[in-house]
Amino acid sequence: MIRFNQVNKTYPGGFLALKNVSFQIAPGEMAFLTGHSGAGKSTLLKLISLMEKPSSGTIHINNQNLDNVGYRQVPYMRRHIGMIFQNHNLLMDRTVFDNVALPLIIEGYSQKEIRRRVEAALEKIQLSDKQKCFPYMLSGGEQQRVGIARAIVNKPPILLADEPTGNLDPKLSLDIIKLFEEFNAAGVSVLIATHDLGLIARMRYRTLTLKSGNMITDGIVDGLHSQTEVVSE
Ligand SMILES: Nc1ncnc2c1ncn2[C@@H]1O[C@H](COP(=O)(O)OP(=O)(O)OP(=O)(O)O)[C@@H](O)[C@H]1O
Repeated sequence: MIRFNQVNKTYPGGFLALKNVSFQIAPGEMAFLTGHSGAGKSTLLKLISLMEKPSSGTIHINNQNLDNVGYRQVPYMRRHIGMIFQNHNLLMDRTVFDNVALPLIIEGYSQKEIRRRVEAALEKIQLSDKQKCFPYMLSGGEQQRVGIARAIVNKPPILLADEPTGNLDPKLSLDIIKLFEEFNAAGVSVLIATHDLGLIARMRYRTLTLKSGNMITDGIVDGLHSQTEVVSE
């Protein structure tokens, strides 16, 4: 589903943000991605969502080598990937309904289908009663859930989240992760980048750890130890 093989990413200016990174996420798997600020977490997610290109190495998404994806195919590939951001990137002058509808409008769905799908997505995040509200009328946790509804409204098989619980208290963070677990139980592959080691330890999912662009461990975080060290090929 997601496969990195010896991927390097150098940004213009020469900064090496990812170094020889290899890993796989299986279809239907849920995993965390962690590491210090600047370790390369967002860069890794941007490579999966085709917002950046690797400098060397290969990336496969759904068995498609991204090297062979021309820029015209990028929007098609992105339809398979839901992306959630820490600051949720909602349009503040549009209602909750319109924000969630956005990906479907871009894809040219009919009005009837848009209403059906948006209502289903809002029900899933338990915000059906707020569909006419503007984002500023919602709490931080509610805004984050709207961002999640927008990411899943076109039912992508892959969900990527970049610090989705960054501004939320522990209880709300757990609610958001539980929502991801529900999507995962329905077969969606989920990769969540986070600094929140407490959350990771509580959840006991596979965790990929980056340090200065190197993938240093890959495994279940269980208290202080027990991750597998990644041995470079
Ligand atoms: N567009 C860019 N041009 C140049 N350097 C960049 C660019 N984007 C990121 N970097 C650098 O690459 C490194 C990795 O950045 P990245 O955003 O992937 O880290 P991160 O682990 O997500 O950090 P944080 O947790 O603080 O968001 C950083 O040193 C950053 O300065």
